[in-house]
Amino acid sequence: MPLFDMFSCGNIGGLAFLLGIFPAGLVLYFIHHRSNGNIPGPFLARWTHLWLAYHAYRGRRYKAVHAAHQRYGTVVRIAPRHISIASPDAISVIYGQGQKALLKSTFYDAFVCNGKTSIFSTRDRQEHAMKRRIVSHAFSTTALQQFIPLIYSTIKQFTARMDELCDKGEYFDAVLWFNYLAFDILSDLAFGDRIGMLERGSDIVALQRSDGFLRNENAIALVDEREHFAAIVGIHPVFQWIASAFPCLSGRKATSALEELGRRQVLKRLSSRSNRNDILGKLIEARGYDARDPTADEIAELTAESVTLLIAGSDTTSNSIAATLHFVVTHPRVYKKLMEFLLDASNGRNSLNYEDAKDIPYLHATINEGLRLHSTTAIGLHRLVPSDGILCCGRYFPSGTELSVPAWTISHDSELWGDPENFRPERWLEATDTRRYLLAFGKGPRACIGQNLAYMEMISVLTTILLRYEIDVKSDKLETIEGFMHKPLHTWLKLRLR
Ligand code: HEM
Repeated sequence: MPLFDMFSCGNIGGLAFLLGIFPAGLVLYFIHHRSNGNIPGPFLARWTHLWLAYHAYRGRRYKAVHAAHQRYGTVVRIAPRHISIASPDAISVIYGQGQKALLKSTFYDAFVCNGKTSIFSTRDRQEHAMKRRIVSHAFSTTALQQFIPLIYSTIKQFTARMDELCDKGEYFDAVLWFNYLAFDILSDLAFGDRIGMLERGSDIVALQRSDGFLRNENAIALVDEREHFAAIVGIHPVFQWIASAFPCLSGRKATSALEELGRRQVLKRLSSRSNRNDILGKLIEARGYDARDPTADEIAELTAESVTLLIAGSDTTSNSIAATLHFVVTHPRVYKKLMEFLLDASNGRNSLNYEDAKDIPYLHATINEGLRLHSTTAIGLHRLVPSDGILCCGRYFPSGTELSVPAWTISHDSELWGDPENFRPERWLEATDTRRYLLAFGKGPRACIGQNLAYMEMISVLTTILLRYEIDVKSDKLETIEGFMHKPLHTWLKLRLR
């Protein structure tokens, strides 16, 4: 992988530099060790951020951190200045609300687009509050109602393609098609223009550089690469600094390509002079921009927000749908029970509209159980201890320490869930407070702003596919990989029209 190729170039200057900073690092380490040093963790993680970066690079960070918790206990050092706390009590401290809410750490600088922070990447409290106020216009209850027919129109295109696959009678990789679907839904909602992946049956998009050079890129691969890259270099500012010197790194190239894609969609939407009620229109209106004559700065800001929404809203939703559907069809008891509820609500028909589907408790429970068991968000989201330090789970953490609650470990904690490895939607109907421990959408002021839209999409897509098709799955095993989010690699399905 390119990032690590950098370290194998035999650069004498680099070696001398490393030898020089090594003793300095040792001194800093011992100073730090005295203040917060009795926290156990993997040996390498006490010394260097490379332990965490290596596991992020392998796409297995959540597993390595989980294994470290199993070995060392609830409070574990996963990098010299980063402590992971696998306790439900830590959730409200680390991701709490209000003025005392911990800020995001430098990890999020790796997600900055085009030099412009977005609602997701900003670390500044005031800037975030302002952006959140503006972006929330696009996710109000009224806005979401307006999105329903648009979502269903894209789903109709999706089922037309699935019907063709039924005729072929072969297994196909459903993860890819859910990605196409989610990208088309999101680009339609965001810019009033589907990127057209369903129509083409491909994620290839044409991109144009500012010098006019045209090329084709796989948009989904770009998202994967950009997320993976950010999840690695975000771990330490020095990694980001090194990466910034190498524009040829594939992660940097993917970031630029996505910026181009976002910018192209923004410019297209602005030049259309459309007054369509899409997310971009709502952002422009809330910001008070003149859509006919935006400044370069305004275009850069709209691009940063659009790229964020496109990535945050498509990849996550499609992966959650793919994983949940996989769990349903590989658990015959749940499959049968869910179908009984769906067929009952649809009066035996092979379709159900959102209004009728949204109130089926067992469907909600199934989606939550899919989110928990698969853990779309599997890593602990980084937060920074403020200048006066913080008390958490009976320990004091000094200013500047990064803290996180490992989402996978909490989702698989047997004290919380009893039988965490089982896919059992009923658990969400039995207890009332389990939702507190579902970290799929994050918590606190930085929790997912698109959560209701995500549920809306998951409900609409899952009911459509389950009612319309009989589904065969090739393998019970769900192979996954982690970039920033945790995603299924493939789910091979065969469909038959009911
Ligand atoms: C199942 C689907 C989804 C999952 C699992 C998910 C997960 C998350 C998580 C865990 C965060 C917090 C990240 C952090 O603190 O680092 C987040 C934030 C965010 N999500 Fe989602 N998300 C989903 C769908 C969506 C959708 C559909 C959209 C919008 C179209 C969206 C937009 C955002 C934005 C803008 C933020 C940043 C919010 C802020 O910092 O104020 N997400 N999401």
